[in-house]
Amino acid sequence: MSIPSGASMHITIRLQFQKELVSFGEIATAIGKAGGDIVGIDVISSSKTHTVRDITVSAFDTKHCDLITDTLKKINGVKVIHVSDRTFLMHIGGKIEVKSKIPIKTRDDLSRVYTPGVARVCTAIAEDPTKAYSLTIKRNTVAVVSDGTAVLGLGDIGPHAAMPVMEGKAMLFKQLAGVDAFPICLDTKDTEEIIQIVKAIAPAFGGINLEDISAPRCFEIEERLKKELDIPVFHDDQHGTAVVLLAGLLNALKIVGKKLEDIKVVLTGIGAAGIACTKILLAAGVRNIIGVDRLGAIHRGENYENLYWMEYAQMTNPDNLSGTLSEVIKGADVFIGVSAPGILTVEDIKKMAKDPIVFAMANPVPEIDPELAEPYVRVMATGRSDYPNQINNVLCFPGIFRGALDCRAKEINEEMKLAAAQAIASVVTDEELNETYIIPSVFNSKVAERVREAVMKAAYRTGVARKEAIAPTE
Ligand SMILES: NC(=O)C1=CN([C@@H]2O[C@H](COP(=O)(O)OP(=O)(O)OC[C@H]3O[C@@H](n4cnc5c(N)ncnc54)[C@H](O)[C@@H]3O)[C@@H](O)[C@H]2O)C=CC1
Ligand SMILES: CC(=O)C(=O)O
Ligand SMILES: [Mg+2]
Repeated sequence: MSIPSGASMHITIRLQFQKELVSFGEIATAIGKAGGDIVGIDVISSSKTHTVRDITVSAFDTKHCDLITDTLKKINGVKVIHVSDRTFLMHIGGKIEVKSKIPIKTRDDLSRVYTPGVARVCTAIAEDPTKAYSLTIKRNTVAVVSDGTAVLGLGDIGPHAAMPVMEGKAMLFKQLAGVDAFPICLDTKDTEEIIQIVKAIAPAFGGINLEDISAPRCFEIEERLKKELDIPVFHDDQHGTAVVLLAGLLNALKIVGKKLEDIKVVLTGIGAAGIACTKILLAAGVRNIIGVDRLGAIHRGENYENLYWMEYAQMTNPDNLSGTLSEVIKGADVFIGVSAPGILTVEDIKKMAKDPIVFAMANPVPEIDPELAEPYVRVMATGRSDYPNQINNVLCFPGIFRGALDCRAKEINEEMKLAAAQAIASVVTDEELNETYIIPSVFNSKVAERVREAVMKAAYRTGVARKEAIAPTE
């Protein structure tokens, strides 16, 4: 399935055209007829006979880009010089770099930042390792660790291919919360090896953000690292997703006037994100959740090879329903998808209860094209940036780590996650709340700040903050 319509990619087509054979108007019409939308035009050069222009066109997907380009190539007098994809251009050479905070201009500077001066600083840390927080990058630095096995919804694409996502996460950490994050993609899928590597690199970091590591290995990796390290370890796909989902649901339920304890939720994809989303919803008071994976609804009485599903069956599905998604979705108030593209149909939505809430959160392609779903749902959300109501863990991980680092929390616990969810939901005021605005924008600067404050309060309250509180906390 390709990226759905409405979701655009932009290509810049550099073309030369012969003025006596073809006009720009004809070229623009041809692009329009092929379904492309011109979003920018730059004149690169012009002579009496020829013009070279860069035309930036928004298209649905790569096939659509090829169609537009082929249409142009067929026009007499037009030569397509090259086509560049703006997304790829943004990735050339990678997206992040390391910068020094102070310049090294003189030998004196050199002897302080490096040898011999640095030796005294090293010795001070050797004598008191907690000084690593004040004298190194540790207090502001997070490792974004992946093995490339569950990258977005693309699956096991390996550590090299995972890097653009991890670089993107690092950019978001920095821009949204001032956290310095390093992408670290490991060329191993061995659970024990990943645990040992992360433990070995931990001294440089104030926190570990695990990312896109497939279930069920991600559960053991996180649990072990949480036990064996004294810095916060947080699997973003589990907990970041769960936090933002709860924030979105709290607000969506206000719109439809339903309560957590009364709703029926059907959730697809009982992997990393799905299990964590289920747990946070249960902790928040939801009573009726039915999980659906490739084998249908997870229910008691089945002998699942996946032990996490055995446990899942015990804590969910009070009526012990079995069957396909289309069967169990009947009467559901909420659909949550953290699974795979296109698995929810309009017919399924029609079977849901009044005022359906659909959160199709698989990336990059959701469980249903939001434009198909829109006429039949009351509240629609996806994980994507190009539709309203973006339920994406990016609303959580920068602020939650900012808070954890600032109070030097030894872990990110359940109270801190719930506080983060409420903080995110609170950014949308009752006056602002509506069907297309249940969750604040990623660019809303209040989000990270509010999450930070709420998380710090919860950390002090639950005794996991190790830095003495400067201001009084609740
Ligand atoms: N919007 C957001 O913030 C986030 C979205 N996601 C998305 O959720 C999806 C799952 O991510 P993870 O939980 O990390 O992966 P995962 O690999 O741990 O779990 C995916 C689960 O979906 C199931 N699944 C696959 N195809 C299915 C189908 N046709 N029907 C039912 N179940 C199916 C798999 O069997 C697996 O249990 C991905 O598309 C990812 O991009 C994940 C994290 C955050
Ligand atoms: C958003 C995210 O972390 C994912 O789709 O995997
Ligand atoms: Mg992820």
